Amino acid sequence: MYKVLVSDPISDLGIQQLVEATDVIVDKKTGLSEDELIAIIGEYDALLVRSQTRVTAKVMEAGKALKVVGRAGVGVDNIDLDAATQRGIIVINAPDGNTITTCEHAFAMMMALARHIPQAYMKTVNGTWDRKSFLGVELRAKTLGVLGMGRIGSEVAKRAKAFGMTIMGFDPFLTEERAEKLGVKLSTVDEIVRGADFITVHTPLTPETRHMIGKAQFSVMKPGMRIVNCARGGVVDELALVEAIDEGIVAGAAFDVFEVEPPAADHPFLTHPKIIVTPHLGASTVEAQENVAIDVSEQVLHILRDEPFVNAVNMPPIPANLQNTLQPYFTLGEKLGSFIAQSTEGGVQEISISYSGELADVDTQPLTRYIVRGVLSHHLGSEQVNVVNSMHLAKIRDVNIVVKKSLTSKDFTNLVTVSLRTKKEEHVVGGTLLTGYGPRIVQIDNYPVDVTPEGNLVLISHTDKPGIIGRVGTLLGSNDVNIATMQVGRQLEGGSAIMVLRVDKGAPKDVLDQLTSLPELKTAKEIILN
Ligand SMILES: NC(=O)c1ccc[n+]([C@@H]2O[C@H](COP(=O)([O-])OP(=O)(O)OC[C@H]3O[C@@H](n4cnc5c(N)ncnc54)[C@H](O)[C@@H]3O)[C@@H](O)[C@H]2O)c1
Ligand SMILES: O=C(O)[C@H](O)COP(=O)(O)O
Repeated sequence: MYKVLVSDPISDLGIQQLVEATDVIVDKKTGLSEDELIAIIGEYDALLVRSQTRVTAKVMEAGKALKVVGRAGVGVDNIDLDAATQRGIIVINAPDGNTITTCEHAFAMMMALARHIPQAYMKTVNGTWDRKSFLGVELRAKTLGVLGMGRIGSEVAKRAKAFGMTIMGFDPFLTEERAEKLGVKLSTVDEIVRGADFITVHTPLTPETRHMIGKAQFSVMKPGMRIVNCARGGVVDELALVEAIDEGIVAGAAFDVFEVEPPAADHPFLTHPKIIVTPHLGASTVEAQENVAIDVSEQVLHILRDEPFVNAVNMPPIPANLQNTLQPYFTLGEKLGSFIAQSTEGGVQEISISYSGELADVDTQPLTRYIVRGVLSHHLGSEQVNVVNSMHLAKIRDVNIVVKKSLTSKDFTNLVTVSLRTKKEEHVVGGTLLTGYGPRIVQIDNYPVDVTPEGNLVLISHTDKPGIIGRVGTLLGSNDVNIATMQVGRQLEGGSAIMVLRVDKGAPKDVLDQLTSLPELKTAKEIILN
């Protein structure tokens, strides 16, 4: 049974598939302090959070069984990603589920700002019928600057067009073509801050975006401009903003997010008449909360069940167009890694991977992680190593990873070879996917073979002499080890050769020792590929 802890308020409907899964137990415990979380996290395989729970390095350390932290939302600033990566804990988010909701909130804030709705409401409900103080402005024919044209920024731009606004956009990844398609004028940050009547920010908070709108930017803005932040506190310098409003440069601001949340009681935004605020409500709709909870629950289930998953934040994403190409190679890659680790003696120094054929043309980094996982699992234990931390574990152990690519592959459409150099020796294994047959090991050192990489194998190196196959068969048979399949590879008649046997159950150590004492037989190793 997998145990999942939900530690923030997450939609019940959204996590229904987790609750109903027969192999999962879900506990809901919200509002825990760090110490309270540390005290209980050890019994859980997965943790589901929004932005309140701080998933610190200490929490991860206490989460001995933790495989995945699922964020029902976009931002993962409350999760220590480095600590997760080092511990092999997968962090996933739900990047798409709250896009429209947050875009609509940004728009609601912009309109509330333009028409003083919160201030007018307060006055009206407090008994004052004041129609003079709240003269607003139209959005029509105004210029909107969008900083960050990702999912939310792009949706905001689309809606702004319907309001008759001119849109200027900046994003390091925004191309001329995409800007044109969205009806956005591709601009620099400087052009936007000088030219916009409204600015809305939709970037993550990074060292680069921290205070990207600060004193210097406010000083060149159009007097009377307005600014909205429904992204992350800190993208706009809060104190510089208050100054810019008080100096008459900025006419008003609408903020859903703060540099520190919740803000201190004396935060200047909370009493400023020209600043309207909401308590980080951007993603808070029924629809978005269901969407993100469904998305994250689905992926958490996949991860717990060791199935392919998407939206990992602490490992490079696999582009959608490569999923189908790479996915079938992951199992093969891991098995090749495991095979070579089990067949090569000594401390690992270098893993050299070569991709030949069509595979050489795609980003094979995810596959490399699986291969390295296969190698390291043999030495460090499969519980310790996964695709999130395999490269990190190799690095901190000074294992050199070399990747080579060649677009040509002589005998196969694709060939993956993994060579392992240890202090003692070096061996190579090569594999491919045969259409209609599945994964195959097709090369062991310099010998061509055809072996299905699964089950219990015995790898024997010997001299190619008549009678050797019979002697191996007899010896195994007399020790009650049944041979299911056998492959022999040699280069020259009478020269060095290898034998790969699939046996129904493992060959005990004393049987392997007896094999190596046979004349002409050099080594015999058991290789288990589950
Ligand atoms: N208020 C809320 O409740 C709420 C809800 C959802 C998302 N968010 C936040 O909104 C932000 C945007 O979310 P998204 O889903 O659109 O993310 P996204 O990743 O799709 O878009 C972010 C964009 O910012 C761009 N960017 C990065 N650095 C930049 C820079 N220096 N200048 C300009 N652009 C830059 C990126 O290239 C990317 O395209 C995130 O910070 C997210 O956490 C807030
Ligand atoms: O990053 C996000 O998805 C938003 O900031 C929403 O955060 P929340 O789930 O805590 O509302």
